[in-house]
Parts: sequence; structure tokens; C-alpha cells
Amino acid sequence: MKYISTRGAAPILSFEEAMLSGLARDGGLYLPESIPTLSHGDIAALSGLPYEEIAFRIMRPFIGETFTDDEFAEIIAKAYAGFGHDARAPLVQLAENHFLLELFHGPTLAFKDFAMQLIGQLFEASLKRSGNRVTIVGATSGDTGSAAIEAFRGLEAVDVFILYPHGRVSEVQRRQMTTPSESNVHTLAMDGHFDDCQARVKDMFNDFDFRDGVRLAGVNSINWARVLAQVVYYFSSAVSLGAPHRKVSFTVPTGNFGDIFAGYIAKRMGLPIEQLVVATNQNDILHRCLATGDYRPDGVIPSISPSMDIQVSSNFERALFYAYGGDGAAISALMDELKEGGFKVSQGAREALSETFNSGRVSEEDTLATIRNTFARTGELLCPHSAVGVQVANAQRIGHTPMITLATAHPAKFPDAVKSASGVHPALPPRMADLFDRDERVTRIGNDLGAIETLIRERIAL
Ligand SMILES: Cc1ncc(COP(=O)(O)O)c(C=O)c1O
Ligand SMILES: N[C@@H](CCOP(=O)(O)O)C(=O)O
Repeated sequence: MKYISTRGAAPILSFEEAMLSGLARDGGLYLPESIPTLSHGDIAALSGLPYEEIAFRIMRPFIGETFTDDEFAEIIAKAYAGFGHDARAPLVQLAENHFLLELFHGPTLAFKDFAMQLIGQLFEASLKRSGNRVTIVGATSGDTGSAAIEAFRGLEAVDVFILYPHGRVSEVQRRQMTTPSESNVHTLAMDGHFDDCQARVKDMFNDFDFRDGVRLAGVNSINWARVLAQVVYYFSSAVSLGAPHRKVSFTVPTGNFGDIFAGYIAKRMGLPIEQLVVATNQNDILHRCLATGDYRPDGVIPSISPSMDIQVSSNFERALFYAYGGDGAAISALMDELKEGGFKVSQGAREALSETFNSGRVSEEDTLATIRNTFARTGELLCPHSAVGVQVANAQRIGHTPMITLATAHPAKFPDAVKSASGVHPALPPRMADLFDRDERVTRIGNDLGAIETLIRERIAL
């Protein structure tokens, strides 16, 4: 299996190379040259299998020669061993034909653990074999950072630097990132918002002296391996509701478009998905773009679902690549226009996107009301991101096709919003009960590429 860039002008790579490099050298994102499909029978055969076995069958064709079957099976087993639920991604029924896919039973209580725990194992195995070291740099609005730190803390061949927007993550998220004491973990609180953090990470990838000098690697969802690992739970949940014999739809709380793009890949692999619904908070650029074709970031507004406070949505580039028929030059031109303020999606590409994607936006008040009402009706305590998803799904007027809404984080990561909506203070799991007593270690830094690169060079030279 080979990987190509969405902008068509970067070297073609193997799975291992694409995983270790993150962003392509032409600024694009890697995608498989072709998408393997599963037959009706292959999908039906997934029903009732353990999550790890489904993960193996879905991801194996994308991995190529990088790992043997035995090695890959062992990597998957280790990745999910620390999850706090036997099903890994259990489904809970909220209403007739509306289900919640709980993706928050991993070590850091967010869906990011599904990919990050796997990537941690994949990096470790690959770097052990090659004897190389890498410097991972990631941007986070709260959850990617804690998941990455958890997956890479203490690994000898890796230094991990996480940039988060100072003052714009929840206290639990911040403490998850600032309390690990391992010397290979470097948490940086940057001035600005998430888009600024992500822009500086991309700048570092586009500064080839720096990139090659520190052996830069990325674990944001610009990394194809992140997306791939998330494809699995679309299959596991859909087959448990009767796929491939019946269709399913998904509503996905969305920011960087990585999670919902994994659903798109599942659909292209043959999973009968009727609709993929993008659910946004007031940072609604994706909702506006799907409705009007206009993609024009206009500033990040802080919200009670801070992990979705994103306006430059990296993985939308991958969806556009397919909507433009794989035309890398067209994508490159759009991304140049984005640097100047925004772009208009062509009519043909809009039609292609609307064949799969639908969207909705939720206000702050409706997010709180959804937490309150869902708790009162079902006893399920939603985090504010999951509540955005549930509210958008409810507005779709769910019919005969089951709707699965992704619950992307545990309510205890956002106790203030959850308590104000429901009156209940969501407790952290016992293994995290002392999170607020642990010492914090964080470096404040400006939104300044030179200063960040200097800090990274100095830290890894120690
Ligand atoms: C809790 C939570 N929900 C939803 C999202 C949005 O996911 P994506 O960025 O893959 O669209 C994020 C961040 O990515 C998140 O942390
Ligand atoms: N919501 C994310 C933002 C980064 O997204 P990623 O999926 O591209 O890593 C976060 O919580 O950090």
C-alpha cells in the first residue's frame, strides 16, 4: 500500500514512512493511493468479534509490509489493553433508533485514545527496529495533547512537545498534560487559540532545516495513522446494529474533521452509511461551508465545548481531495487561497460532498439544554462535545435508519459545563482521583515560530 499527498507534489511513501512523517513535504496530507473495500460477507463476518479482531481486519490492508500479521496483532492487543470497558467502544441506546457510541473509556477519557494508544505502539515498534529517535510536535485544543502524552510518556526514542492555547482548555485537560513527570514530555502553553498552535506546528513541518534536523514527527490527525485507527469503531458499531444488512447513519461532533473523515473512509470501504452528519458548535465554518460552499475562517470563539474551537479544519482538505476527483493541483490552489483568507468550493465538489455529508450547528444554550434533557430522560451524562452531536442528531428527525452519535469525551473532563447543565458533578475515574493534587510542569511561550523551534532544539540537545 502506497500513500500520496492531497497536493500531489510530495514523495509517495509506504505506511511506515507516512506515519513517521506526519505532514507531506508539499504541505498536503497523506492518503492511501487506493482504498481497499470489504465485501458484504467480509463485513457481516465482523459481527460479534472482539474489538481487537475487527481492528486487525479493518486496518491490515492499509499497513502493507510494515509489520507481520503477528506483530500487528500484538500491537493492537497492547493498544487496547488499558481501556476501561471490555467492549472498548460500547453503544448505549438514547431513544428509538438513536444510539450513543461511547468513545471515552480509554486512558485519557476521549476518543483520541483509540488512535493514539495504537500509534504509540506502532512508533515504538518501528523506532526500536530502526534505532532512530524522533521529535513529536503536536497542537491541541485539549484532548489530542493528553492522549499523545499518555501514549508516548517515558518512551526512550521519542521527545513529545505539545502546544496548547493558554487559558483555553479545561482544568482537567490542562492537568492531564502538565502533571506527567517524564523528562521526554514537554507541555507548552502558547498565546493564541488552537488554530495558532496548529499553524505553528505546520510551519515547523514546512521548515525543512528544522524538520530534518530534529527528525520531526506529527501525531495530530494530519497523520494518516490517526484517521485509520478511527475507522474501526464505525465498523464495530454499525455491525452491532445490523450492518451490512441495514444502513446506519452517524453524527459526529466535529472540529478538525479527522473523526468524521474516518467515517467517510469506512463508507468508501463498503460500510453502508446513509449519512455522515457534521455537528459543530458556534465555530461553525464546516456547517457554513457545507451549506454555502464558502470556506472562510473568521476567528475562533471560545465555547463550552473547547476541543471543537477550531476554524481551520485540517482534514477537510482530505475530503476536498476526493470531492475534486483526486486533483492535487486544485487542492494546492485552494490552500493557497486559504492563506489569503478563504475559498469557494466548486459546484461539482459541493455536490460530491453533499452526497455523503450533512451538517448542523448548536448554540451554547442548546448544548447545555441537551446535557440537561438527555440526563433527565436517559440518565446518560454527556460531555458538551457529545451534547452538540446529540442535539444535531435529534434535529435530523431520525427515521428508519439507526443514528449513531459519537460521544467523544467523558463528562468528567468538563465538569463545570456538565454541572451547570445537569446539577451533577461528574466524577473522574478512581485512577485519576488525585489529578488535582499532582504537581504541574508547563512552559509558557509566545506565538512565535523562532522561539518555539529554539526551545525544542535546546530541550532535545540536553
Ligand atoms: C471531545 C472532542 N470532540 C470532538 C472533537 C472533534 O474531532 P475532530 O477534530 O476529529 O473533528 C475533538 C477534537 O478533535 C474532541 O476533543
Ligand atoms: N480537538 C483536538 C484538536 C486537534 O485535533 P487532531 O485530531 O487533529 O489532533 C484536540 O483535542 O486537541
